[in-house]
Amino acid sequence: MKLNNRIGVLLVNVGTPDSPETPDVRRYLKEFLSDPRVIDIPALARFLLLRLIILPFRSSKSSHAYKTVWLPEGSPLMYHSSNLAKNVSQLLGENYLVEFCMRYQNPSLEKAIHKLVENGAHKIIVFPLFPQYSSAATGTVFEKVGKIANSMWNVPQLIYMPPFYNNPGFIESFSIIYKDIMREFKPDFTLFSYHGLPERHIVKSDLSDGRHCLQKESCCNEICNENFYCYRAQCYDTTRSIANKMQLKKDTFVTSFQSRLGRSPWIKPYTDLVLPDIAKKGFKRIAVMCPAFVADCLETLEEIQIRAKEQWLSLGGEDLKLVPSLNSNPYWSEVVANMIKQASK
Ligand SMILES: C=CC1=C(C)c2cc3[nH]c(cc4nc(cc5[nH]c(cc1n2)c(C)c5CCC(=O)O)C(CCC(=O)O)=C4C)c(C)c3C=C
Ligand SMILES: [Fe+2]
Ligand SMILES: [Fe+2]
Repeated sequence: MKLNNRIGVLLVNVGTPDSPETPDVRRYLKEFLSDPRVIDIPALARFLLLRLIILPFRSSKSSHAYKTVWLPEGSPLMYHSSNLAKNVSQLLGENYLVEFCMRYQNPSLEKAIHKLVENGAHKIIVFPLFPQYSSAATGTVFEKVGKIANSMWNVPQLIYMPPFYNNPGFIESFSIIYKDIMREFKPDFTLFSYHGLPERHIVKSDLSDGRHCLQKESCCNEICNENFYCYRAQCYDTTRSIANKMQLKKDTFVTSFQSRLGRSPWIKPYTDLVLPDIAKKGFKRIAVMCPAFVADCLETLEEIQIRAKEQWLSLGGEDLKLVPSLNSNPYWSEVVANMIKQASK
């Protein structure tokens, strides 16, 4: 009898609401922000913050934002990520079983793992679609997969993909898309805007007991032993690699961080505070690339393409263009398929 030994692949993104309507957005935010790796404060404080402040106020505000970017096919994050999964599945062929799922809401991570196992995958490659490591994104996916596996009698072999912030194929993919923008849009400045994180998270990731990260101006200038898990240092590394590849001139690009939530300090500089500085220097046509996201989503389409653009125009800028994310770009799909093949050897 021939053994069924197909390799399972779990492509995981953060999560998105089932619809842009307030009750669905509220359910999504509730699950997302109840995660102690996302809001890392004592459980009672998190519960109260969520129930009394965040959910009542943010659900309808975010619902409105989602409605401005929602596609006929659904959430942009879902649409692009599932198209990527289809491409990757085709490229990998029949020896692999590919499932796409979300850490929060649907398609459920738990159901995806069970589906892979039921279809005969004894080895599963867990691939969080986050280029840079953070406990709030990568860490929580690994934790959830571990919990699901722990509850199984027959535990499949699990292979966790590492962050790919400096993977040459990832860098090349963004460069290819950026080159297309350059040709038509001709930016005079490029902003690399990443999802933010509370500064506290960065300090907790410091491997030198708080002596390195955010202790000096240059802490994120290179990857070293102390900042191996530092999300901010990995973001700066991604910027350097893409800027290098694109031969961007020294003073024509900068890194910043968007999507702040709450009042505690988040990693700096903040995107909305950097834009006025760039405008003051006389730049007019700005391209914004968001390499913390491999798929366009609320944070790129609404926060950058709509809101940052409005801000830029009000600052006297001529135009702002969002560099589309990798989505299901054919080159990027091949890069992902090759990373998976490499990991399954
Ligand atoms: C790059 C990976 C991400 C990290 C790290 C991350 C951390 C993080 N996020 C929040 C709060 C929110 N994020 C929201 C949306 C959102 N976040 C990511 C990715 C990361 N988040 C993505 C891809 C998206 C888009 C989802 C979509 O449906 O398009 C939201 C919801 C939207 C809103 O109300 O603004 C919140 C809230 C925190 C607090 C955090 C780390 C502490
Ligand atoms: Fe987020
Ligand atoms: Fe750092």
